[in-house]
Amino acid sequence: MALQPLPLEGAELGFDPEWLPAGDATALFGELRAAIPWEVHRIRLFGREVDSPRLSCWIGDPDATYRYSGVRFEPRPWSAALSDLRDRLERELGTGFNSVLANLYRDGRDAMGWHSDDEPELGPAPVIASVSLGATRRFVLKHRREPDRKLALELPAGSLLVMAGATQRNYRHALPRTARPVGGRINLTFRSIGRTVGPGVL
Ligand SMILES: O=C(O)CCC(=O)C(=O)O
Ligand SMILES: [Fe+2]
Repeated sequence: MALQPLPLEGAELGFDPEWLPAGDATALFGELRAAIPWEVHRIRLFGREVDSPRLSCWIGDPDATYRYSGVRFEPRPWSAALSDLRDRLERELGTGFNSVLANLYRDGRDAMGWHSDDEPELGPAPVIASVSLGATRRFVLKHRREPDRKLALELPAGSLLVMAGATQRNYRHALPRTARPVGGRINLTFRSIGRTVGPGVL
């Protein structure tokens, strides 16, 4: 199936629920769950540092250092499987990616709170390619100023969601907790990190 546009005013979204064949998605989930050096990232929440409610790993080219929720990450090197995924995404989307944030949601208690991927090093209109594996979870977007503009989307194993254009500028997104019994889920967000432009850097 091809990437289908999702209608949401002021956002630019493309979705393919079956980007990876089911067998490939299952195999990749098992491989990444075992092989990625998962760690608990510390995030800043209301001015305090706390453990994030999920496991994460930042992977990328050596120069792709990244600040996320106020914390700096040096990237781990690409594995063959992740590098192959990156190559396919770059070919199909016609844009470059130098890093990927992998997140492991062990069960329904693991989640990601409301945020935008709008750090300056991502640039003003980042293309973010999000590949989901494992359990289906609900992903939600809401406009920063217009409460009626929102979207909820189930992200099944093997799906690809692309966020581009003004999506990060206009919208926040989240992966809410769920009381339903769900298994593990891995999400990979491929990104392109530039050099931070600002005081003290150039
Ligand atoms: O797990 C997801 O689907 C969302 C992940 C996300 O928003 C992020 O990594 O910035
Ligand atoms: Fe995000």
